[in-house]
Amino acid sequence: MIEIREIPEADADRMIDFAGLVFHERVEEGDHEREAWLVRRAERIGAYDGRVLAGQLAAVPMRLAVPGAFLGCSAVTYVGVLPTHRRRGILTAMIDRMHADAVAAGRPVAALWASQGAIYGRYGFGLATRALSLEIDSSRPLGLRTVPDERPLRLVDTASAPEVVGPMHARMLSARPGGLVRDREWWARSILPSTEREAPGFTEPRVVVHPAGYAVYRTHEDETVRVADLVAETPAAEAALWRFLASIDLTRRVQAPNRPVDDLLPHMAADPDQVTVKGDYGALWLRLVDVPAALRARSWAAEDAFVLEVHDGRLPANGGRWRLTTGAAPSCERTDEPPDLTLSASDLAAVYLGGTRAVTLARVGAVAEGAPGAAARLDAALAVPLAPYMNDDF
Ligand SMILES: CC(=O)SCCNC(=O)CCNC(=O)[C@H](O)C(C)(C)COP(=O)(O)OP(=O)(O)OC[C@H]1O[C@@H](n2cnc3c(N)ncnc32)[C@H](O)[C@@H]1OP(=O)(O)O
Repeated sequence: MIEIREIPEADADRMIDFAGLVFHERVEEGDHEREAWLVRRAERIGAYDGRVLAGQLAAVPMRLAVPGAFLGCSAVTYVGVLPTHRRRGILTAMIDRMHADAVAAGRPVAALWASQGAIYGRYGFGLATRALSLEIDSSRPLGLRTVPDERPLRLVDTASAPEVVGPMHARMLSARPGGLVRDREWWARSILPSTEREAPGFTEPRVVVHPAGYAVYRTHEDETVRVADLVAETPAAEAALWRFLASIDLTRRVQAPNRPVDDLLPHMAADPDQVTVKGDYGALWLRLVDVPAALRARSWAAEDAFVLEVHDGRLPANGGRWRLTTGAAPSCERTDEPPDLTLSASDLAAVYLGGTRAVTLARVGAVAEGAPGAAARLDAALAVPLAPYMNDDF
């Protein structure tokens, strides 16, 4: 008999060991403190088989940038089930608890990075953002088509960085949805920790600041610069930052493993062969825990009205038909009218930030159009000027 209940804070270390077991990882000493901090900050859901912790899930209360608003968000992480207990419905039970907790706390969305794409669609999560992994060949000067903003750059120490660069990041979130609101502690522990698990052998983070942008990067003695975060308020500032990163002595490549799909860098390069797209991958999995609240909260690019029929196997309160009115004063109410579009909660989450097109999902057969052209109209209402982008590690 499996019992779902809170994992006490005192067992945070046990959760880190548990994650090491299911992810086949050894957590090094330097990373332990950061992991313990994340787990303590989270709502910790455990699945107990008697006294044995058989499954775990952590949900960190955060705020997610969506078009025109910031929504309470359960950032889900640390998900695992013991190999001796897999495929008995333990994950399903933990997700149900996470959903119930999010509803009770009034958080309309949940988000996660998935270890495998096949897991979370069944729970109403949809792939809402993609990301590019870019690399600059910086063994020669980076030629740019964009004239860099020549104002001076300066390096700031990591202790004072959040105060300097935090406001720029916050402004970016208002322009480009998909990221998490970062408080001081998030900056210190999550963005600027001295070591990064994903990048063993790299230095501690450096923060370079321009009057209209910043970059967080680490370097490696194998002559690599690795960019963890780069935000610019103008293309000219962005050009200045990339030129700086590509010109650091004793380095010859710049890796930027997580950039937005509409990143300017590949288009800025005078020689397109100097910037290579190394990867294009699914990033943020989003869940609309409260569909009407999420639809009312975001801003819309066009005035229109739709009847959406939503299928939600795990949160029945979201299911059924909704009359969505988009525009300056959005509304979302129950209706019995015939649907313009029929779609799963997972596909609704996938299109919600404007990063996936409803037309594409209709063409693959995932979204059904009751009214011809409704998917294209919904895309026009969902449209965002900048592609959604998630660059937080949780
Ligand atoms: C946000 C994050 O932390 S992502 C990290 C997720 N964790 C991992 O990948 C660690 C290693 N894996 C595990 O710990 C476990 O296998 C988990 C957590 C992925 C799944 O836990 P389980 O308790 O086995 O899942 P559960 O039994 O509830 O499965 C429910 C359904 O999902 C399916 N499912 C579960 N995991 C997978 C998977 N990896 N691939 C495909 N289907 C899956 C099951 O087959 C089942 O389908 P069914 O309802 O049609 O029978």
